[in-house]
Amino acid sequence: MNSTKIWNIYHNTYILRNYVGTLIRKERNIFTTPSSYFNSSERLYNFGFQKVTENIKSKLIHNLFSNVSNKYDIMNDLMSLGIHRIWKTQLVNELDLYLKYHSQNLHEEVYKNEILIKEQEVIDTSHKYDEKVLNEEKEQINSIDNEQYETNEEDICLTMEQKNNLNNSNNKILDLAGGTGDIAFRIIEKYIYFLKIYKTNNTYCYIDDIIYKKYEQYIPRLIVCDINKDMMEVGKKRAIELDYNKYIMWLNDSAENLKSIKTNSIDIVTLSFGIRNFTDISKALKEIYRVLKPGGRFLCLEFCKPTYEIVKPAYTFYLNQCIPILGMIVANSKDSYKYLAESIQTFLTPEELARLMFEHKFINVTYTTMTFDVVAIHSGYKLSST
Ligand SMILES: COc1cc(O)cc(C/C=C(\C)CC/C=C(\C)CC/C=C(\C)CC/C=C(\C)CC/C=C(\C)CC/C=C(\C)CC/C=C(\C)CC/C=C(\C)CC/C=C(\C)CCC=C(C)C)c1O
Ligand SMILES: C[S@@+](CC[C@H](N)C(=O)[O-])C[C@H]1O[C@@H](n2cnc3c(N)ncnc32)[C@H](O)[C@@H]1O
Repeated sequence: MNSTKIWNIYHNTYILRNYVGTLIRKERNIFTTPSSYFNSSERLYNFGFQKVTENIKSKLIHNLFSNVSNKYDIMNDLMSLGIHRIWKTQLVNELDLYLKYHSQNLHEEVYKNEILIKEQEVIDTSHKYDEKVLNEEKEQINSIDNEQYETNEEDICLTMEQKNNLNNSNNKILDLAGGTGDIAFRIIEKYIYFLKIYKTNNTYCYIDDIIYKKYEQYIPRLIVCDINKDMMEVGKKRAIELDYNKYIMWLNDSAENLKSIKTNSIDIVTLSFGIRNFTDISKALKEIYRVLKPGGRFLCLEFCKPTYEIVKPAYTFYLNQCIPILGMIVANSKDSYKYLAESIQTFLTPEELARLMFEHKFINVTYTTMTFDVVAIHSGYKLSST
């Protein structure tokens, strides 16, 4: 058989091969979109390596996270060997100043109203954030002055007006695409830490658990917003176990349309591993900007396109070959993790995301990359009220 004959056979079977090929692809990939869904005039969005319409992308993303919600947390630990925890803690560290300021305000408000707190000098440990340190200090204080620590609950009384003032505190944090609550829990943990150990007249004071209970009701609630109820259900269960649910308002909305959140009402918006999954990033950035108060801050943690030449081949191999298999074994969803790997590789570079934020009116836009540029934390502020 000469080469012309071979070429003719190959050419004549093109439609058949294409059909079979597409069939196989459709069978294997639950996210493959039937061509009938496409309307050529509609804008297409990246869904991993595929292009889909706005409607389809948001449905696929929704189903994907519903499928993996129960295994989401364990998968993150396995895929990153726990490193995602460090990235998230790093994001929340950015809020230290804000949380310290607001916990201090809360103290002053309560203190002003003569709620009795026994002050004790303790060593300056404000830079440490560690449960062990907290416990050591607790013991230290208790051993120095156990009697002084007896508190009279009757002493703690605020007028209704004062209570309202505290409840309407202008401290508002929104964790967008909050999923199973990882960021929210870290923020709460830190806020409690700053509330329990705080500085007054150059001394460090410690609040014991009985008095802390009185503060609890004044701690502003953090808003966790996600488009997916299944992810938030997992989060709620975790929050109840940690006794953090009282600090959280769960909001089932899309970041692209934050209809229940008032304009100029939020101090801080955090967004961790969410923006890559948004259908229309521009719409979401506009909404984030709208809900932020003037002076408010947007913090975004997200993967970067792998760039480091030394680690790129290994990392790309790990993303494309290992992660989908891990997803199949642990979460019974190879496709969800194939999407994760592909979406990381098709997402914006940190420069592109910074520019996009800038184009959406954010000022002082900066970013920091971590772990060989695998992820970046972007930060930007809203300056004016328009
Ligand atoms: C559906 O959408 C989603 C679903 C979800 O469940 C979650 C998310 C959001 C995702 C997360 C919050 C976290 C997801 C985590 C990752 C995608 C992994 C991130 C990657 C790293 C932390 C590794 C960073 C290290 C480098 C870039 C260095 C070079 C690359 C490697 C060392 C990997 C090399 C791997 C191979 C050659 C494959 C064979 C090796 C194995 C199978 C061993 C197991 C390997 C690991 C578990 C990878 C982690 C490796 C390390 C932590 C070693 C780190 C080493 C150094 C830093 C030097 C979502 O959207
Ligand atoms: C990878 S998870 C991140 C969860 C959590 N922030 C974390 O860091 O672990 C992405 C989350 O984004 C949510 N999501 C996707 N599109 C969204 C949208 N348009 N609005 C709000 N949440 C969205 C998903 O439901 C999912 O819970």
